Amino acid sequence: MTWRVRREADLEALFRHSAFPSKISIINPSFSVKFQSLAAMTVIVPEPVLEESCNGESVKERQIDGKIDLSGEFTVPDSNAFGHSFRDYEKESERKAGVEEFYRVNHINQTYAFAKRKKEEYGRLEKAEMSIWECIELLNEFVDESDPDLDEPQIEHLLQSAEAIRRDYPDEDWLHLTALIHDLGKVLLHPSFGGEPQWCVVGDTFPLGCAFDESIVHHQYFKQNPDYADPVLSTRLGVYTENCGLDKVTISWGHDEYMYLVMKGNEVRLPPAAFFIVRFHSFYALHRSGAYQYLMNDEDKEMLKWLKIFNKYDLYSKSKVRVNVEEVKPYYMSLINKYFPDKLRW
Ligand SMILES: O[C@H]1[C@H](O)[C@@H](O)[C@H](O)[C@@H](O)[C@H]1O
Ligand SMILES: [Fe+2]
Ligand SMILES: [Fe+2]
Repeated sequence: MTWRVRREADLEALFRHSAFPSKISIINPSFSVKFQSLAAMTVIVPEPVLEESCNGESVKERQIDGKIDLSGEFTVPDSNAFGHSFRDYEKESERKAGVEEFYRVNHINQTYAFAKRKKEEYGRLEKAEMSIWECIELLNEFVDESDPDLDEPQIEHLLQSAEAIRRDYPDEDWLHLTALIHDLGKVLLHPSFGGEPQWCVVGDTFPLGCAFDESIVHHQYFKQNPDYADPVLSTRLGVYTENCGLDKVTISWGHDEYMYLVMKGNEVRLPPAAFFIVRFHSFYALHRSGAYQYLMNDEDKEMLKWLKIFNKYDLYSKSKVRVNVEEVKPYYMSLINKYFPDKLRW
């Protein structure tokens, strides 16, 4: 497998956007001397994707309230590992049909009553007792069926996003760890958790108890959701009040809310922004489309800034480039020990 790069500028961009530049090397080192020293390293060769260019937009929003001054630069790639733009749910691809079927089933079955019931059931944290790393290893076998951009096991995605954010925000260790753990709730798929079906574990999330916003992926399938025609649940505010705060909102059930409950129910020393990121990272209608602002309070608006930063790394670090787990494990273990108890109730 080879990244086909024609111009030196593209190679440069590849280095910049890769979470693991030290693992990239050049098969045919006909580029400038600048890169020749790297030619001795291992060749990473994901599927041919990068043909013409990978000129992406640079991430500039690196200051929050002027508190952090960050160096480094993350370049958003033009295309995902399949050569398509990210989050393109209409584009014909090997993943399209499966992803659409996922959302059809998800949208029909995620109701207000269902999500409240699941939250109640899993919120008791009676399913397992294990460490963060044990949980990470359980995700080795799962591929997310809702994701048009990635078909790698989830452990790869966790490490890819954590390593990418670590490069650009070297001093924010809590953010590296947040990336590492943000999708651990997908452990609900594991047989020891009852092997929940994908439709109630992964995919974008959205509020229940009020109208479904049209910006939600494959919105058309909500027509078959019982809440769609409900006289209260189908209104703009539904069961909520203006600016009540997202904490009061019942969000569709899945890995985000579950991992948030696990963090809340154990002695986790991460900052509030980490909890917010984990809980709402799949809520694209909010953080990408700007919908449902009327449910947010002032604190949510502050936290949203962090979520938007995080999202770039969560989404655009998805690639075929594998991380060497053993190499990075000691660093992440030190963070786990700093912020989490040895064993957690799940
Ligand atoms: O398909 C993906 C995947 O399930 C992610 O974990 C989730 O956070 C995204 O929102 C979703 O679109
Ligand atoms: Fe996720
Ligand atoms: Fe993710």
